[in-house]
Amino acid sequence: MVWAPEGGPAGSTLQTLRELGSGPRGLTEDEAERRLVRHGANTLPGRRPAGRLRRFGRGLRDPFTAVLLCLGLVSAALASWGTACVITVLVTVSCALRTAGEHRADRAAAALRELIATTATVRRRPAPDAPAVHRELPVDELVPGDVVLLGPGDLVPADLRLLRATGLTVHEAALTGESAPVDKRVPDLAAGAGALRAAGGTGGAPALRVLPGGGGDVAPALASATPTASAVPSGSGSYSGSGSGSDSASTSTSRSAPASAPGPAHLCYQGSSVVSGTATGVVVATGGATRLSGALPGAGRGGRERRTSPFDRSVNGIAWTLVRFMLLTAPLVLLAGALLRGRGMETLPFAVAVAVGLTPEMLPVVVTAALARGAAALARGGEVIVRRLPALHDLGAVDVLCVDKTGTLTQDRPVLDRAVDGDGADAPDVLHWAAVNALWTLQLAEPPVPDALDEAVLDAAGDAVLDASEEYEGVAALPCAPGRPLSTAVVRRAGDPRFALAGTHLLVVKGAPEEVLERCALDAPERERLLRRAGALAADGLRVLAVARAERPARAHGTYGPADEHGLEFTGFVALRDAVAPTAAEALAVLADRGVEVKVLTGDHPGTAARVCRELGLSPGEVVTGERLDALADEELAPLAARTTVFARCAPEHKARVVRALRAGGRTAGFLGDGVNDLAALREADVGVCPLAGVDVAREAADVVLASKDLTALDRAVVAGRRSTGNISAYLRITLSSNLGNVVAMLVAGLLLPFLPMLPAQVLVQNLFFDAAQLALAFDRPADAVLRRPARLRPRDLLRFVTVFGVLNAAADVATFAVLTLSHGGAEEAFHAGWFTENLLTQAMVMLLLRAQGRRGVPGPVRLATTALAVVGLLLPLSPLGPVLSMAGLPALSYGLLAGVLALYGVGLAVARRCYEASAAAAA
Ligand SMILES: Nc1ncnc2c1ncn2[C@@H]1O[C@H](COP(=O)(O)OP(=O)(O)OP(=O)(O)O)[C@@H](O)[C@H]1O
Repeated sequence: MVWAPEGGPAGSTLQTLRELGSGPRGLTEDEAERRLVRHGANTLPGRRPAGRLRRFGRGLRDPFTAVLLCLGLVSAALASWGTACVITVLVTVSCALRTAGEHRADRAAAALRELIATTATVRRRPAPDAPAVHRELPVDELVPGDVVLLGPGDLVPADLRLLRATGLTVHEAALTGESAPVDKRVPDLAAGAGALRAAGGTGGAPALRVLPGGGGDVAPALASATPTASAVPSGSGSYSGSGSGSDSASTSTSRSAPASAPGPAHLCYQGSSVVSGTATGVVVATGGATRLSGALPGAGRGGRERRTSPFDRSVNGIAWTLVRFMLLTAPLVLLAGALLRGRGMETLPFAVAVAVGLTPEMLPVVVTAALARGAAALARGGEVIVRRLPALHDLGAVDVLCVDKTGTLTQDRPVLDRAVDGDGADAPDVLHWAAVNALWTLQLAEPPVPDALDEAVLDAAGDAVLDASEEYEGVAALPCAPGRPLSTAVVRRAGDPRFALAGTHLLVVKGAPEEVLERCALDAPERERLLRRAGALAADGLRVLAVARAERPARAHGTYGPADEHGLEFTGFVALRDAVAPTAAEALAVLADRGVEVKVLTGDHPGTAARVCRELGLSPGEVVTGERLDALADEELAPLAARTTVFARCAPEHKARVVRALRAGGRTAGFLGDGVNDLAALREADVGVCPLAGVDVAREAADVVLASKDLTALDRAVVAGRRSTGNISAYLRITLSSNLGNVVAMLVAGLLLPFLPMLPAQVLVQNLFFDAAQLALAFDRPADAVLRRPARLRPRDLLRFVTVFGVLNAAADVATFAVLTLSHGGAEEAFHAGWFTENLLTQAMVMLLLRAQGRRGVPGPVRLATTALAVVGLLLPLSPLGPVLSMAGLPALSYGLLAGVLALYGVGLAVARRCYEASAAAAA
């Protein structure tokens, strides 16, 4: 049974739980297992791995294949069965090879994909009477009725109805297109809590955490007076929380829901992601029954919204240019034949064969094979998971990589360096207040959200934490969130009459010094002085947090918001040291060596960011802050983004804007980040990269996941990308210049000779062999020079190359005609055999001379393929198949002359290549 979430009234939590046969303590494992069998895996229909047949079918949608199929139909309509058969073979072989390539790559990555599979925190009971436990479960195994916990950075794993929410905002762009986070809440928690208590019969007591001093261990029911604090951490919302005692929990927000708000605020849908806050919810729909699968078939779980990548742009650009060219070729051949030779429709099979001959029909296969080979090798190394094959090309094309600092370049395991007052003197009470803030920010989140800075403060405070937990009771928490670099805990002192319920609450604030000091009651010179002190600590590479406090008259419902964070009394600074990741410096140096410019985009203090950059061997130059970016229009940002290395105090949108500006300036931009605050930039980048330890939503948005902690793995992925691109580019250059040469030569010969220069069957057979041989190029070893610079398929460069070498090839072909005509008077069958032999030999030579060769000689597959091509070219006309294909043996003299043409062509190719490379280097 799947409960229809929209149908349920907002307050009927009990009804929902009853209908789902669940309770606040979640399902038993046995029941969950039964439901999994009944409802099936929680997978979106469009996300199940495609079978071989589906992949094969997908291959048919490729533009070249489509054109080939059209030509096949034309041939069949003309009863030109030979041509139709060859085309069918070409299409089948190409699709089969491509399917096999994709399948192999998938298999290689499957084991690693397990590593990056998204999990959800689920509350379940091993047995009906056993206490509920929280465990991480693969998202696929969720069933309706499961109780799930959510925290910042989590993907909403199924459609959920919220049981409780603390400052929850979610990003629902995948469902609604709305880019701003949407507030989610339990509309009438009192009603819900009552309902939950009543539901105790099915589910029993909710597993609440022990709240030190808060009056409860495992609380008997939500309706009891245990703390159920709420905090909405983002900009303009007003927050509420309830303390222990009689405060009732109610949440209100002043921010109105966006016009395109997708549904009730108490429902969270699969496909959205948590921006801030925490929540517990019951699964109401999974798999194909979720709103996402119904509304947006094929949409991903919070994944990046796809837009055309550099790979798509390049390959599509090339493909469509060629398709247009091919479609023009056939009518052109027909027209030329009719005008100059008075031929009619009998030329059509030949015209079709010429058009087929022009097609780089193996392009999809070579692309898949080259990329899959690179991705599979990376997966086997256990270091990098390429989630989308074309992203490997894009990674090789990246010329600027934006990197977030914390957790990527640094280890994100900060340790306290010092706690000081405003004069720089050691001040243990500053650490005490920072610990009070950290403790209650963590405690009041349900589920607790790990935060490296808070944990470091608590570690440093040690036993003092316990004192703090006994001394104070938490009332409300306003945690940090993307774009809100400070946190506030509202506490009251236990047992102090001054701090009794109707007395005083204490706001303890810690966060970015600029933000905290701005909220302190200080005169301008003093604020400036303190900012300079914070700057001096940051310049030492320390992460600096300012701490401040304020006493306020207690509020009955514990409702607090950012508006209360003012008139604070400055307490001091805590400074933490975060070591740089061991391989970060080496990784950045290697990337710089490969022509990838690195920029650091961080939410941290400019001083800290600059110091860390220096430690990593980057020259920070002038550090630009998010505030400065706000004052710039996009056109002004582009040049600034291009010349700046470090951007500090960046909110998520700043990071995304910088990446967008770089792309708008013609750069191919990658982004490496691990947090919720990196999500927008990961989506904006040409390639998003996330470390394995990143939050779910960042991993899901990334195209490439670094499975190893070793950052130099990124360089190996870049090299793999460039190698694949080098091989694809070599294939295109070789195929297209040979094909173009052949087409031009055939047109010329067709006009000069009284017979067709090659019969359609000969064109197609030759094409088949050439195609097969060229597959070897996917396994080539490109020159080191190719790996040293960002590599991208550039249609314009390709066109220039193809024109130069296509003309050279046509010249060799025309010379061959001349030789053949002179040496045996133009006998048709000998002519055909001569040209067939010469064509395959020149193509073998082109493969050897124009490939993106490396220093270590020709690798096995290419050597084998070119030898096979030459042998077929020499022997086929002499074999029994020769007469079948209307070819006859050549006199010895012809071979001698052909050898001469070949030698000249070889020299011409080598010289042209050298000139071409020299001019390309000069242009670069
Ligand atoms: N738990 C916390 N308590 C108080 N302030 C915090 C806390 N966590 C972060 N901040 C403040 O918010 C700022 C921005 O944090 P954010 O997570 O956006 O970026 P970051 O971790 O500093 O850097 P990066 O963008 O490189 O990951 C921090 O520099 C710090 O001043």
